[in-house]
Amino acid sequence: MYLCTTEEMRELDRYTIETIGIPGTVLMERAGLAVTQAILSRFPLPKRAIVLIGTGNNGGDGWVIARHLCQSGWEVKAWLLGDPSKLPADARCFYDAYRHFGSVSVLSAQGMDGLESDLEDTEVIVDALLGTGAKDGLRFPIDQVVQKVNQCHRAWTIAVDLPTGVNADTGKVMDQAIYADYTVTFAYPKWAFYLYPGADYVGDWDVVEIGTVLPVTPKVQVNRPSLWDKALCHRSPWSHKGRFGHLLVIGGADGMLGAVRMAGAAAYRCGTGKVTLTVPQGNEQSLKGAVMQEMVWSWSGDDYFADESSLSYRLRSEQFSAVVIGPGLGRFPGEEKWLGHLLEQIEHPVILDADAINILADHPHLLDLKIAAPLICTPHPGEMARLLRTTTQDVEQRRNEVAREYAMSTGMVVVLKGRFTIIAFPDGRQVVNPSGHPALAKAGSGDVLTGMIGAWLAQGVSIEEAVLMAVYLHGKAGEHSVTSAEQSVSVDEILAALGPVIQQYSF
Ligand SMILES: NC(=O)C1=CN([C@@H]2O[C@H](COP(=O)(O)OP(=O)(O)OC[C@H]3O[C@@H](n4cnc5c(N)ncnc54)[C@H](O)[C@@H]3O)[C@@H](O)[C@H]2O)[C@H](O)CC1
Ligand SMILES: [K+]
Repeated sequence: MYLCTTEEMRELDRYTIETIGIPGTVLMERAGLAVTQAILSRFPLPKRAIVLIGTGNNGGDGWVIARHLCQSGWEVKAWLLGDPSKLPADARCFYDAYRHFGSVSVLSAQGMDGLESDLEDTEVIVDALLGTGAKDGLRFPIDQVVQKVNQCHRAWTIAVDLPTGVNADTGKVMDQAIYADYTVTFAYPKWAFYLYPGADYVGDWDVVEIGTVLPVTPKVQVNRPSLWDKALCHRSPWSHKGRFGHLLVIGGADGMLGAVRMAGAAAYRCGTGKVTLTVPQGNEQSLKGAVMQEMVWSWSGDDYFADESSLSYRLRSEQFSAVVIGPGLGRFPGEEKWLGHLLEQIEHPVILDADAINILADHPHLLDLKIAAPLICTPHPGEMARLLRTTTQDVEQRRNEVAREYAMSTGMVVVLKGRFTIIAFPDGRQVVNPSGHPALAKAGSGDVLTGMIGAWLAQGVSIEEAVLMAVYLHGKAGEHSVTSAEQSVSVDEILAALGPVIQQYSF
């Protein structure tokens, strides 16, 4: 499923109507009918409904809905916020059609009193005020009406295409916005459905096809199993551990050994043949006692001598197929040269996580080194803010933009974690991940994700598929590990959920 910007939606309308030749009124009738069907499937018996109608084509959908509800025996009050003489042609067509079925109240002429009493009495509110054509802050009287609608807690509110007051491209709210119980959006979901705070205003939502034709392929998709080849997780009866790669996890500074353990445990649950955890000299004994499957190495603080205790020596002598740098790594003197030295040597895909990202943030020219390995970084919003030398709030307000810009400027695949994790590729494409649960918002959850990505990279899965599969299944593991929306769980439970979730979405 693609995700479209308002510009792409306008291009979609224009292309469908002007090039393909499907009249706008056909699209509008289909759009309005789809919303009506969503209402009737929820309320099989006629109810009282208010249809709030704006002066654009979103309002045009509203006239179609008002007419169909009338034909279905509903008691409908159509309220137009604007001048009927100024309606665009397609909306005008359905305004005229509706008036064979019901009367129209025009807010500007009658003030708020009539509308307020209608709102108090209604059972269903249809928000056909503003859709993808909304600009800037809400203008009077729409701002007042939005406020009144949000005070009608008894009524069930459905938004047409997008809740009024939500910016479709940024998810930002223009002063205020309608809290919809349900949204029916046309052709493709909008960014607002996956960005803060817009995602909180759309309620449950569905996308309906109304016959529009895409002129060009959008650059944003919504993550889902069909984007990766599940056969990649299949295990032949003749398999042996060498077939499933060898992941090296580098991290585990004092007091943070659990981070590499969680990454290693996740990697094994995702099918990696071998996992080696590498920690600073002195930490290996306690780690060896804590793990069973993983091999444990240590490296000396000064890693420039190619003797057997150095990481460089081991990187050259062992056949790793992917490397994770960062879980519990900590900060240390000489970190910049240490990381640069590693990046110049490793040829297999490298995932930079946690403090490896923070080292990169303090030494961005490390990316100017001759790095053979494809890089993936998995920042949470705070780490993304450090990479960009901005604030976490700024990152959260522009998640899709910052992830895309950083991926394109650095050539890295960027996994910007959070609700609706965004995966951005160096070619400008993005994928929004719909799975997840607040239970994942805890220390260790990121280590599990980085181990999952490393696992499938180590097994030879392409970077794109490994990242999309890991992010989606990590989110699903969070969902599967809880039984209620408010419940929190331990990382152990998230790890335990990996097996069933992978099973469910693989063969
Ligand atoms: N995507 C499709 O295939 C179809 C979409 N349809 C619907 O069309 C709207 C988009 O219609 P558009 O006329 O471009 O914009 P809106 O109706 O959302 O709003 C424009 C309208 O509102 C006024 N306005 C703009 N900003 C504000 C503001 N901040 N405060 C108050 N008023 C504002 C502006 O002056 C215009 O009059 C899309 O969402 C779908 O619902 C088609 O119906 C079918 C095909
Ligand atoms: K709307």
